[in-house]
Amino acid sequence: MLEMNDNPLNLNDPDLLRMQGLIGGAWCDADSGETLEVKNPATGEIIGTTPFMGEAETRRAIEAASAAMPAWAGKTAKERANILRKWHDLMLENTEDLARIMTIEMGKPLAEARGEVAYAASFIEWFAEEGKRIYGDTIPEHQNDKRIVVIKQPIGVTVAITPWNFPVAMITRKAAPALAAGCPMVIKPAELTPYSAFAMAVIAERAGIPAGILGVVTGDAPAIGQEMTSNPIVQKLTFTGSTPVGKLLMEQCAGTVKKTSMELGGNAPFIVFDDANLDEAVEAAIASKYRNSGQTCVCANRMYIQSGIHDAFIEKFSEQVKKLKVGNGLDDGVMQGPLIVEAAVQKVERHIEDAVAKGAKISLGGKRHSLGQTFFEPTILTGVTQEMTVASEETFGPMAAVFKFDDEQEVITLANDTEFGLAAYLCARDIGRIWRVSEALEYGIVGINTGIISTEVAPFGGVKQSGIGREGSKYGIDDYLEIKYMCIGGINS
Ligand SMILES: NC(=O)C1=CN([C@@H]2O[C@H](COP(=O)(O)OP(=O)(O)OC[C@H]3O[C@@H](n4cnc5c(N)ncnc54)[C@H](OP(=O)(O)O)[C@@H]3O)[C@@H](O)[C@H]2O)C=CC1
Ligand SMILES: O=C(O)CCCC(=O)O
Repeated sequence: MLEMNDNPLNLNDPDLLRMQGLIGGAWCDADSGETLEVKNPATGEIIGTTPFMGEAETRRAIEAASAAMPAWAGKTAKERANILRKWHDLMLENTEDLARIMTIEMGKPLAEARGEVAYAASFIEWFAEEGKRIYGDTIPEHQNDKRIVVIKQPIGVTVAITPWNFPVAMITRKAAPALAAGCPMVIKPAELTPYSAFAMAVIAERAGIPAGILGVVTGDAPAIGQEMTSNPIVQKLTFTGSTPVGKLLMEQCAGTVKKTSMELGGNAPFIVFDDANLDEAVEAAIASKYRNSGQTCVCANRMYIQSGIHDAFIEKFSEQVKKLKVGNGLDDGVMQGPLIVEAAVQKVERHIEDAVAKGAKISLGGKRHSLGQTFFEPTILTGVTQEMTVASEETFGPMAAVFKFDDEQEVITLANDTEFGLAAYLCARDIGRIWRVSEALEYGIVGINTGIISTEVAPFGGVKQSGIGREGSKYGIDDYLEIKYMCIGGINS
């Protein structure tokens, strides 16, 4: 147990660590007083608790959001942008504390956590500006005594359910466009990472985001989800997480016909062709596979390496992977933190066991790290084939599954042989091949000669069962707007 003093996480600003939800501008416990423990995945220590809220608290947060909305939506886009800009600036000023909270509750190395704070803040800056560019249309009339005008209006009260793997960025990627468009949002963060969400809400309050416009509830996920998806006040649900939960929420939203955005699981292929630049391909593969210890929905899950470059790639890739330092994310130089919970480690072990039983070889790693139950050695498996579980299921851990292939059409078929379609990657130098393969891949995002595709300026999202909608970019605000067409008659009278 962490020592419970006034500043258990050693923050510069201890007030950023809250253990209560935010409803209508009031910090509160669950009605029942019940709580859930929150643990540091690196040490197993209990950091503190988070309220075990349910339907009633969620309903109150939604009603408070609805009451607060007219004044917020009634501001000009520039007035909202000025407040959002302050939120962005305060986030950056508090980078060290936000990063520390994130590392302690989620495990990612501090350097990655700092990077996430900057990435998360970039969505606020971007959408604060995009809010000023919510343009409508005039349409040439179909009758000469009429005029047609199209305006865009905030969709209404929105709700977000977010995951633990990006505890800050998944909040801003949703809340920033909503707030910029004039909509309030009630957020349910993952029970494993509530403190990042609470800290973001503290900073939002300081920036002047009015009471009720941003609510945070934690606790009984199915009960909170049930209220969010059935409450008729809510007009839109945005979710990032697993595909089964996304499907369930979509079903629940059908009852009141809510608009939904879904950012769900992936099964990213990472293809290296013979003509790729080897060093560039290895660097891209490490970035894509081992970022966040493999716990992102855009992490390479299947690495298809063409036969001519296969052995050279494995040699260089292994040399680099060996250098990844595993440890507590708070320690200097650590590049691979723990996985979020022991069950995540067990999933990696299951994938390895299954693959090895079917003929794959462990080239590197392959077992738990001596540091503890949540740490896993960065691993490379070779000789992986489509029959193995890892070909169809996201590992969500630091294990690279390497397949060998011979020709372009074969690898396109293999890469598309999945119900998922979020991110895909390819490394090649032949420009014709780059275009052909990129166009043929059934994915929402294609990284070419790079393993890092995330930025606020580009549309993030998937096709097939990886989801619906796009986040970030000029498209990311559309989901928080409704289109109204006004037909004005009597022009000539
Ligand atoms: N697309 C992505 O970025 C992510 C994908 N995943 C994938 O999902 C797997 C499982 O991860 P996990 O964290 O369990 O993902 P989940 O989909 O279970 O969790 C994501 C969010 O959904 C909430 N949730 C869970 N069940 C319900 C429900 N019935 N109603 C409403 N909300 C609900 C969770 O709440 P609570 O935490 O309180 O249970 C959390 O806030 C991972 O191994 C990975 O494959 C996971 C995270 C992110
Ligand atoms: O869903 C995820 O895993 C978060 C996306 C990570 C990113 O934005 O790069």
